[in-house]
Amino acid sequence: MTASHTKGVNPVQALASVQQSPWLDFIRRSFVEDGSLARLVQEDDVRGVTSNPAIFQKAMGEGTEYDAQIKSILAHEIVSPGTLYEKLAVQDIKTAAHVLAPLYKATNAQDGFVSLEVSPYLARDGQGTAHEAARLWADVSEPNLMIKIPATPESVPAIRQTLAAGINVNVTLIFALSAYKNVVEAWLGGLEDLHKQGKDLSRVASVASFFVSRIDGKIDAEIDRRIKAGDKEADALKAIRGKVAIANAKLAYVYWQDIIQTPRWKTLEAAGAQPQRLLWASTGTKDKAYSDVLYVDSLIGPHTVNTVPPATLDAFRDHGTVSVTLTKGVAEARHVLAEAERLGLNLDGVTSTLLAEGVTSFEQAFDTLLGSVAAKQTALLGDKLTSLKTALPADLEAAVQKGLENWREHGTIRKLWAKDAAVWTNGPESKWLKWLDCVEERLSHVAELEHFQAEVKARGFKQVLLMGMGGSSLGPEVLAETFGKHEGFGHLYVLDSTDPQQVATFAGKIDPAQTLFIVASKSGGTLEPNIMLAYFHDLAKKALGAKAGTHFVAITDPGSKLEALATKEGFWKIFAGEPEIGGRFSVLSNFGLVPAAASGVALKLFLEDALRGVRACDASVPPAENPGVVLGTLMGVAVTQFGRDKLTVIATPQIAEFGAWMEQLIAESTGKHGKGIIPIDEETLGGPKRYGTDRLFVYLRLAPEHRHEQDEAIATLIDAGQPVLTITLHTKRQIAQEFFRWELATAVAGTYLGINPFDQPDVEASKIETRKLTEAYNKTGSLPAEQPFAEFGPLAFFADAKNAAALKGNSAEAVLKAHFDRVKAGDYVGLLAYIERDAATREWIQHTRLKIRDAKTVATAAEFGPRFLHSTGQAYKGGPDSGVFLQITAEDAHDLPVPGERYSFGIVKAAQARGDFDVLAERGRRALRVHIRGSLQDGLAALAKAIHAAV
Ligand SMILES: O=C(CO)[C@@H](O)[C@H](O)[C@H](O)[C@H](O)COP(=O)(O)O
Ligand SMILES: O=C[C@H](O)COP(=O)(O)O
Repeated sequence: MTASHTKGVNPVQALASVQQSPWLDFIRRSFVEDGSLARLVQEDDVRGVTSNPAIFQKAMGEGTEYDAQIKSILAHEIVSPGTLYEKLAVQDIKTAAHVLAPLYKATNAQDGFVSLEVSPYLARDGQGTAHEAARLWADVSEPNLMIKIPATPESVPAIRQTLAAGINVNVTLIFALSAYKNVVEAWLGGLEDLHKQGKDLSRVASVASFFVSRIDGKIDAEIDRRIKAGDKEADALKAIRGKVAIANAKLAYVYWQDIIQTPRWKTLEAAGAQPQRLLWASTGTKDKAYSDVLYVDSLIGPHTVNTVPPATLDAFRDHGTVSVTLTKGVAEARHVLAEAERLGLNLDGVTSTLLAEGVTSFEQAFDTLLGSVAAKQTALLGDKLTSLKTALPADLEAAVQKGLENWREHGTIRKLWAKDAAVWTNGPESKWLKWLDCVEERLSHVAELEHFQAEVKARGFKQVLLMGMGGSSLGPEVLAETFGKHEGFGHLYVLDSTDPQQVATFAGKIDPAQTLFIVASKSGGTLEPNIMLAYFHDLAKKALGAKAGTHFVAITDPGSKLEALATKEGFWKIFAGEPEIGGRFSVLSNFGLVPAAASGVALKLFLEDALRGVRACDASVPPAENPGVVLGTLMGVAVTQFGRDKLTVIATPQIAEFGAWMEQLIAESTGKHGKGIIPIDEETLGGPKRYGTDRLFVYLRLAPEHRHEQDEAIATLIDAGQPVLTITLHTKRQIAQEFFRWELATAVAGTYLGINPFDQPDVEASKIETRKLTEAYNKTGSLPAEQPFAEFGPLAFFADAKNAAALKGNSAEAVLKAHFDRVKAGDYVGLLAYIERDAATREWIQHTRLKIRDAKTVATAAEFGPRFLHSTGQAYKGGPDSGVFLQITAEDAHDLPVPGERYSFGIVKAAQARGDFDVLAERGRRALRVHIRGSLQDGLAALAKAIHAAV
């Protein structure tokens, strides 16, 4: 009998009489909430719902119907777009599950299911799939949920594992009979495992989703191509057009019928198990030449499901025919498949291509979906997020888009977050990636840091002095300069120098009896913090006696020498560094947070801002929407494809110190093996004529404090065709977000350069040279003698033989001219000054660099030693050979002893400058050292005059 002939029953309703369940291949919030789904269940006897990434992409990707829930989530939580999507999807699935619950109950757990698919990114990761299936099952927590798992070879074990955990499974993306057989095996195995555990089998349902129309889509296209090409088998090909998919499905059903006769199944059935039903998926007709109900009419049979899109459901309701067709024409089906084989249509090849394409297309749909969710989240968060706007020449823009698409296609952001070293050089990178997780980790321990903060406040310290270098000092310096002094806390001073004048100046700023001293050194073995500690510990002992240690805090990696010393000296606290975070990536770990706490920064708010940055750069955010990947791709593409390797940072003055931290991050991470990005910090903007074609400008704009003249100068550069990216911060505290964005971006840029961004091979080289010199001094009481190759008034010139030979001249101007004449387009000039860094010397170096820039139209770096040795020094030695360096040293007006050592601060600084120069020379760099004798002020004036004349 055909049920459709029953009076008052439409074809959809009539399917029940032949024991086929119509499910709906569609979901969206409004459709469930406005009662449409319930109506289909009640009126048409629709018995289930399926979803997939493409369906959710259509539902969430457009319109505003999810906005209310998104807003309410964002008001209380800081989430990634991936988590946000999942919360929305779980809500939809739960609501649909509630609509279907009465049916589930009425059919005794045979029908009334709603399916939710695991992330398509896990399609080739069995363990990840099993884990995600269990997680989603727990999150949705509805008995009539089915977890969809793709039938890739990698996921088949996860199907078994998930069923064995008592979870309903919809196995999706089945195209080939062979794949279906593996699925059946996994299903039986899973139920057997569950049975062995003595669990109830009756509530564990499963369907095997066999995809139909896509097979015809591929086979028919090949048939058409061959007919058009005049194939001699045209008639035979025509005869099976539009028949292969249905024939394939019919044989799958034959296999199912055989399986349910086997003793193996009978045992499970006797124990209460339900059969795994075949579900026909991909049953919307794609080829308009066929009936729009072809893949419903032709696939009707007992104990099956057909999940149809709304249009197909409407069509079937209107003119479908209910008749058991699956078991009819099986011989013909075999013939069709045999013909397909004889004609070389390669069904096996087609089905395996379809599986691969199916995975890829769900991945793409998921990328688009997550991109839309990320864009929506960004829009709704508004000023809570920093933003990035680019103005790029068309060719650079196109190359950046290509880079981003390449990242998307290869899922590289997920690999990066999974700490896969193959993203870089397949070296030790995986061991240096804890910075990816540390914000979340530190936030979960913020109470401990807040407790420390309260203790510091209660002790009423008047000053906080942090001693450290590079990664241990530049982050705290940004915090100190950006946030200033907080009420109730001491002023935070950051000392990162061996210059005796500078050390003395800092000693003069503090009262040792009322100061909290923080010594920060990851390795605990760095020369500078060790001698600064020796000096200030001595000072504190004089003021505080035996209890001096109680004014000291150490931040260092577990097991370091500094940790041992701090314990021995009775330091107040020792905070542990994280061994798997390198110094320049450590600002959002204890290295930044302890000084932040000690100086009164609102830690929770700061970390929450950082977390917003982390979430925005999450693995779930596709490259084009991912702020870290966009920035990193831009830097990577600009340097590797366009030679724009001078990353020039302009900033609103209130956040300008950020540049010094970023400079270390970029230079030390990328500048090696002759490649790299050269950061140019604090170089006052000039007009477009001042710049060559080697620049990429970054404008860090603090919106509430922005300077009109900077905006205008930037606009002029954009008009002149220079590439500019503008990053807008809405509050100072958002530097926390930028810390993370730049860390991720640097890691991304490293992939373009093909280097390990987490080592610093050339920093070590000058440390070794310095150590040799200080050890020699300790033995002999003097540094090895050296001779200037030229001397004019207060200026003595030193260089290695090769550089000296190129720099002959009978005046200071002439020597400097010879040196700067070596500068060519695309080079940069580095002024490396081993003198006190104060307002006057900063102004001097700034003025001098601009003179050189404007005369030579090249980028300039203005650095103070020894701090740059732990920062840009890596790129100057290991990066591209485009630097022309002028090292500036001077006699120290007053030296300072280092307690417990024969050498003084002045000797150490001199040894550092010489070690630095020796390595530059050894690397064949264009370098010259000028040493100022007598008054520093007079010497600098003479040098400025000579440089002005020389360029
Ligand atoms: O849940 C399932 C299958 O279990 C369905 O959502 C399945 O993914 C869909 O039927 C197919 O993706 C639709 O395929 P197509 O119409 O795009 O070829
Ligand atoms: O950037 C890191 C500096 O070289 C200092 O290293 P450290 O923290 O081990 O003392």
